Amino acid sequence: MNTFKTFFSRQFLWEIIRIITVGIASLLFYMGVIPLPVLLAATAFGLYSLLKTAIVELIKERKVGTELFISIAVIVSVVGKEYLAGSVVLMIILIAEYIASASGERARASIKELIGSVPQTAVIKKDGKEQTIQITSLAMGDIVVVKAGEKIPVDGKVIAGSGSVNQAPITGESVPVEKVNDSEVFAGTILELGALDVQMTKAGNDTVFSRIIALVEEAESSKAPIEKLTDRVASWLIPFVFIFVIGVYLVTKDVKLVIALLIFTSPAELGLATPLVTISAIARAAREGILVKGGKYLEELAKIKTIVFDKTGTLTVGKPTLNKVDISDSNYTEKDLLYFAATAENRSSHPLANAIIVRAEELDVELSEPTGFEVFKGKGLGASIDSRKVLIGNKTLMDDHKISVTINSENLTDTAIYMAIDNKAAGVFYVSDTIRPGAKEMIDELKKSGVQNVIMLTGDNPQTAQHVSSQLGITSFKADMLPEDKIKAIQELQSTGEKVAMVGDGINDAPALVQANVGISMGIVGTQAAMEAADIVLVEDKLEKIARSKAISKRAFKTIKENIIGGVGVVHVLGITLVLLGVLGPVEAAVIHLLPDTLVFLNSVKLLRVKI
Ligand SMILES: Nc1ncnc2c1ncn2[C@@H]1O[C@H](COP(=O)(O)OP(=O)(O)OP(=O)(O)O)[C@@H](O)[C@H]1O
Ligand SMILES: [Zn+2]
Repeated sequence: MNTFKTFFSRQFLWEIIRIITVGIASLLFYMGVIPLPVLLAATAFGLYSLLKTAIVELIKERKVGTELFISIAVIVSVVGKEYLAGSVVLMIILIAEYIASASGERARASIKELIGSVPQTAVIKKDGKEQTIQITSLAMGDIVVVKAGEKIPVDGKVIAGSGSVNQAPITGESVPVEKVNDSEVFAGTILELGALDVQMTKAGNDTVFSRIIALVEEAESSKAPIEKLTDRVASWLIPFVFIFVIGVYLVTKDVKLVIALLIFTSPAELGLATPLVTISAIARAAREGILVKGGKYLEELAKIKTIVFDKTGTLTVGKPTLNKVDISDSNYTEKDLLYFAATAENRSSHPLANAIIVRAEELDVELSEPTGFEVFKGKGLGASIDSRKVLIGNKTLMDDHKISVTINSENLTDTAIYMAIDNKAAGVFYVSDTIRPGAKEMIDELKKSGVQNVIMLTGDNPQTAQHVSSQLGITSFKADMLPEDKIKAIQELQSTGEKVAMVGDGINDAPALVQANVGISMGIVGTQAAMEAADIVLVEDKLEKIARSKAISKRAFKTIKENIIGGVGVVHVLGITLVLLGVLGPVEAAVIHLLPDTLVFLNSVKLLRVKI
């Protein structure tokens, strides 16, 4: 890192020396103090790095950059005996390049500053004493002491004390969160009030914070489609530009005109219009708790008209409660049914399982251990309990085993979980989940921003799906879907050429997140699988962030268009016209040329701050 820094500052030092040398030589030559060879030597010295970059790019990357255009302009001016024009143009362009590279560095640095950092040391409690140690020497389970005003150095669990923590560095939410015993805390967040003893679970590169940084850094290097497009357009235009410039020279024989023209005709600058926007937009999103894995996804999300949602855990909270138990076989009591159901569900990590287990605990039902156990994906499960064969799950599971069941008509909108014991219907559990706060508002917002189809795909039954979907204003839904059906449904939508975004919690829909053009996963904490499958990760599972993601991506895409059309297009077309009309000479052209670069820069970094 340090060598990297000095390398850059040394590079900048030489840039500055070049600018000053060319500038002073031009002035002294103009005043008649130095002879022509000295000016030429200074020009050659100034041109050296530009020409080197131009040639390296041309040979290694087959890329024609601005540097090549400017180098040709300077060489043309020398050959055409317009020495002073050449050296002044060179000086101004060197200034422009210097500003551009230094400000690119600045933008990157400011992103890192925005996101912040994690302390490198921690105070731990050992044998009743406090000692400061390096993060790298921490061991799992160490107790880290955090005082008011300090940054929490590790991910972990509060084991003593309480306090309010500003989690903005990772969630974008600046309202402090109260932390008490057993609360989870994250490295990089700030303890504003109180004092905490935190038992470390993760440190260094494993923390949520480090994963966020890694994501943002990776994102910078992936190109958006529009960036590739501008690069392609630029390389297409180049031969035409050269023919045009040569044509102008043959007609006018005016060297100054050609120099001025070369300054404005370099299409390579089209390529500058996007990367800075992408970096700024990704940083902006990260600050709001939205992690975008690449410019590509920002651009696709901006254009998306179809968004698919998973139901359980995404549109609903994913913490269902048991409303009612129906007894189908009078040999069993409600407690018996809960005993079998909860004993089986104890082995499942499905949110529905929890509803049954919680009720069994409330009624002090003693559970046992199943001897056999089987999962039917998207249907339910089977278990052997006290030498009885227990099946618990949805209607399909019962149909598969040819068990006839009936349903109570009062709880139509609930999810019915059927249980059979020894292939005979034993009871039905009615479970419901609450819709997430803000779900309806988020969907309204998406529709306002141009999303036409809001589709819900769920493994749950059609009645429940219908109920949720009409409450939220969902355009269409598909129920009884197995995880692989969700992938097929997305493929079908895509087969019409449609780009599809998918929002899920990653529990049973990671493959669908991968299939979608833009996969969005809710909540970074704990679900490594979803984080890997998704293209956009919401740090907190807050639905309004989905509408925010869409808004930021639209704004970024608009900024790119402004940069290409306004910053580069208009200024260059106007510049070329004025040069051809003889209004602008080479020096004026070089000065005016600083304008679009500055405009593009300002317009891009604006994304970090403006209200979106
Ligand atoms: N452990 C389980 N206990 C009881 N029923 C289950 C269990 N697992 C799955 N099921 C049944 O299978 C259905 C489909 O489950 P799946 O996990 O595919 O989707 P889901 O959680 O209902 O909804 P979504 O697809 O919206 O996340 C559930 O609605 C439920 O009826
Ligand atoms: Zn330009």
